[in-house]
Amino acid sequence: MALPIEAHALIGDTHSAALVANDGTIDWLCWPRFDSDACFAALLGEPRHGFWRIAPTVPVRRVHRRYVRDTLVLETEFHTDAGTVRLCDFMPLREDTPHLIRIVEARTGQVPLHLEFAPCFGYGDRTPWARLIPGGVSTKAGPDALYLSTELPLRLEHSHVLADFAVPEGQRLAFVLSWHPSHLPPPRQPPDPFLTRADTERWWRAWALRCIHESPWRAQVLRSLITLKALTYSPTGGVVAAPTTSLPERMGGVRNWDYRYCWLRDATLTLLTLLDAGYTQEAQAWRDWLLRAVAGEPDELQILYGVAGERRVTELELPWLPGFAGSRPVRIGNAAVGQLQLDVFGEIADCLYHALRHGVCSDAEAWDVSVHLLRFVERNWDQPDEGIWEVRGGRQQFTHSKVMAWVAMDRMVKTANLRGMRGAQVEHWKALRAQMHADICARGYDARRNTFTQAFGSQSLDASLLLIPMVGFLPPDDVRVRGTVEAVRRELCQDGLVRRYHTHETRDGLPPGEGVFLACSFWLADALALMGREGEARELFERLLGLCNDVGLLSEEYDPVAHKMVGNFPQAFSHLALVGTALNLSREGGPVQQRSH
Ligand SMILES: OC[C@H]1O[C@H](O[C@H]2O[C@H](CO)[C@@H](O)[C@H](O)[C@H]2O)[C@H](O)[C@@H](O)[C@@H]1O
Repeated sequence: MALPIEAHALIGDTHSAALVANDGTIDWLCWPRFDSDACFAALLGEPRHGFWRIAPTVPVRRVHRRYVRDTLVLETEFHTDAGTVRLCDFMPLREDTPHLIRIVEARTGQVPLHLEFAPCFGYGDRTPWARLIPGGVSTKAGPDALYLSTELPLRLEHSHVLADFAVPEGQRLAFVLSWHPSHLPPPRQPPDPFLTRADTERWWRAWALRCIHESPWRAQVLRSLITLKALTYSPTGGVVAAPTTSLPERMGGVRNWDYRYCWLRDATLTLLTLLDAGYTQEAQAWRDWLLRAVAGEPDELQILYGVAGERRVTELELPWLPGFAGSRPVRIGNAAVGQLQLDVFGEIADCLYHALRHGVCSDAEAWDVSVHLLRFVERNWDQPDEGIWEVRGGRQQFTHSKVMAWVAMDRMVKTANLRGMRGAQVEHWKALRAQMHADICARGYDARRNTFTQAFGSQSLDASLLLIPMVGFLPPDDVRVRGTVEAVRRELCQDGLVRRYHTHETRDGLPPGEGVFLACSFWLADALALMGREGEARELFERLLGLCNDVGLLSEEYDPVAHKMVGNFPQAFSHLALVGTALNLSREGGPVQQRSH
């Protein structure tokens, strides 16, 4: 069984990513793209589903991990009685071929090590044929091939590649793994893995230098931004929600989803964060991705796409994989693709409006797309939808969806103002905006309990309601907003952290039970800050920072009873929310203040 989620660290090359556990095992790698089949899938199953391990054969007294400062180059140090050995893992920024490099450095003494390289293509379904060749080993199955090159003599046992070795003190040894289509010969290798490491570190440092954020939390913010950059598919600017599929929202449960796609919601929320942190170029690339992806008829708009804008992401179950900690089914693809989620229209309008305000160039195309999408909102805003949480139990009149439909109308009015437009069209949008506002306040608010509710007429609460003041629907000192924040704290918090909703109460089509949702917990800190309750906001924020693992990464959810991370990892939504709250707490005019104006 794989190690806990939090025992993992991320490496990547902005096309794909791998997870490295703190025992020296790579147990997740999809090549050549984030959403390609995994060649190491032991994370969701057993060793036979593919892994690559380099680790001491003597007892390890202590493991210490870190990223090399301001980079995505990982170092894992194993302290043993025989000495200390350091394993350095990274993926060089891609030119043509995907590579993953592991370097073993003997710090002190001479530690006996064992290498086991056992890929299994097709998410652990296709054992490859392995062959020793000069300078390494070649493995192939179907369309995929891997070439592992090293100076170390390797041996083959069935399809497993093995080596027992030790590196003399002060010396180092490199392994370069490359993917290539099986019908082509092994690709050209990086000329010198040690120089490639230096180049990769330089590239990430130069990227990190562009961060203009200054606060007591700069290190955590930068780690989150580097993670968001690593989750960006650089050829197109699309951002994946996470590099994994099916890490469970409840251990042993069925809430297991594939996040290796680009959600309009998650990615549009990235934009303000990137702009605020100084990454205008990335924000521009994302805006362009968005305009390309949503081009076409608005009723054909999807809430998620492949990283290059692909529309087909059919959900399938992989029955041969037992799942992380027995959490079945393992799914690839995502059926949420076919859902109606009205909030997305508000998020797009908000994102384009703020891009314009920040000087990310305005063009006729962005305006035409926005007008087109708004017509759809006008026709459909009163329809039930699946909502921000993508419920699978049927559509409802979710209050948050309606608020975001209002946001779509509001940002169009504001964009029109910025563009100096007047006239009947703008007046019509203003009238509709007022009508929506009145309707939401009448039907989505429970005066008896002084709280907005999850859906019109429902008794349930929902953490998405914390966003009401943040998107500017009502001011933070409005009595209904205060009441809602208090109700969420009272009824949805567990051990001070926020659940999305009560899974036993909401008709989400799934058996109840999941962790607290980390992004929602950051939103509570944002709402408190906006209400002037800085001390409480900071306290909650610091607590949430304490949930990051040893290398600063967060999953989607957290199990406050087992004290374990749950859900896909690392998750963009959680890291976005972390950066947003740091910005809100460190200065006036952070994302929350900006979005609400
Ligand atoms: O809980 C059910 C749904 O869970 C996933 O959706 C969640 O992840 C998305 C990506 O980060 C996020 O945008 C959404 O708000 C979350 O609820 C899953 O992808 C869905 O298929 C599933 O129905």
